[in-house]
Amino acid sequence: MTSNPLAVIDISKPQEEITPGLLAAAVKQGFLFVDGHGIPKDQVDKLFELSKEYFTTTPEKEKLKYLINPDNNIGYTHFGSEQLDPRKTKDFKEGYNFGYIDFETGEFNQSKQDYYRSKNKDIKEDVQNPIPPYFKQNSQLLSDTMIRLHQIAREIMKLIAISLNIENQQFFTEKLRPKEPNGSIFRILRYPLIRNDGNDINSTDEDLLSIRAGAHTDYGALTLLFQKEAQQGLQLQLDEDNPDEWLNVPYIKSAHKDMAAPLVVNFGDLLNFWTQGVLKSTTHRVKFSPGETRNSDRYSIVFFVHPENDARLEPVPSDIVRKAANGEDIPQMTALEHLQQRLKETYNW
Ligand SMILES: O=C(O)CCC(=O)C(=O)O
Ligand SMILES: [Fe+2]
Repeated sequence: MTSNPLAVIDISKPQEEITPGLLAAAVKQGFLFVDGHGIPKDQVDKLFELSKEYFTTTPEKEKLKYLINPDNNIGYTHFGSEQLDPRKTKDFKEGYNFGYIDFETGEFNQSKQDYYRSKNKDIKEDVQNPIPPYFKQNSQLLSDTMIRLHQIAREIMKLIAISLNIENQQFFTEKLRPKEPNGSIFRILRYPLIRNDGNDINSTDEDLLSIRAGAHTDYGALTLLFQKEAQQGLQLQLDEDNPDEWLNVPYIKSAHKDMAAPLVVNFGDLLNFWTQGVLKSTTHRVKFSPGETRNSDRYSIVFFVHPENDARLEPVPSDIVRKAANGEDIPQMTALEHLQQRLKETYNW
């Protein structure tokens, strides 16, 4: 069995039992496994099948019809369209991002007008976010998963509030309401085994060939990820003073019968900023190591959770956070402003 350097927190257990371990993991490693999430193995297996089918059988021309819209982050991302680490090469991966999600009804890729309807915002120019037909046929599975992942994210954030000793246990969750417009993205990703883009293949730099998602931190509040057995590759950089040391995230099984593997959960820049650095936003990447026994592409299913667009990132009423702040206030901004700032940096818009 592979050894596991990360904490496993079972959120189906009593709160008092799990919050100390959760806080320690969030502060020290910024990454942990969440078990007891209640998502059946069968559901996640089906999602991975759907993802594989989409990426490997849809003609490129068809995928490109639904190319990502940089304004809302919804759509298909082609090989080489992202470069998470500006010092390295382009990321050799493809993905599809679902957004404008109503986490109560499960509708996704709504038009801009529909998405903002509940806010009575006057959207003059509508933007359509058409769903590729293959996903439309499987929308129930996708919707059910998005709704459940959002509930799990809220459960985790409530536990974080408790572990930070915030009197109002809903401090974070009341800014994660299911129907309020927000920047959350549900994403399926594929990292092909062989890098076959002529551009970089002639390189002799081992890193250039094997790094599939460059070193980066996530932007949002937290990220929930499913990976598959024997498709390893996710690595963490725990110590910034040792930038060449990377910790492999293993695949582990759930302790609950017939349930999907524990989610890999990590915290993003927004939450790090909001908690004055208390919750760690850890640098990570995807790298295929030379000589490893891998015989297939890597697939991952990722849910990037963002607070409501209008949520003000006001000081967190926790003594732990106050102490870390050392009397300094964070600059006031909304969740949307924070996201836009980070996206600009990645995509050079
Ligand atoms: O696919 C993975 O394992 C990691 C993905 C990731 O870090 C990201 O897309 O931000
Ligand atoms: Fe990431």
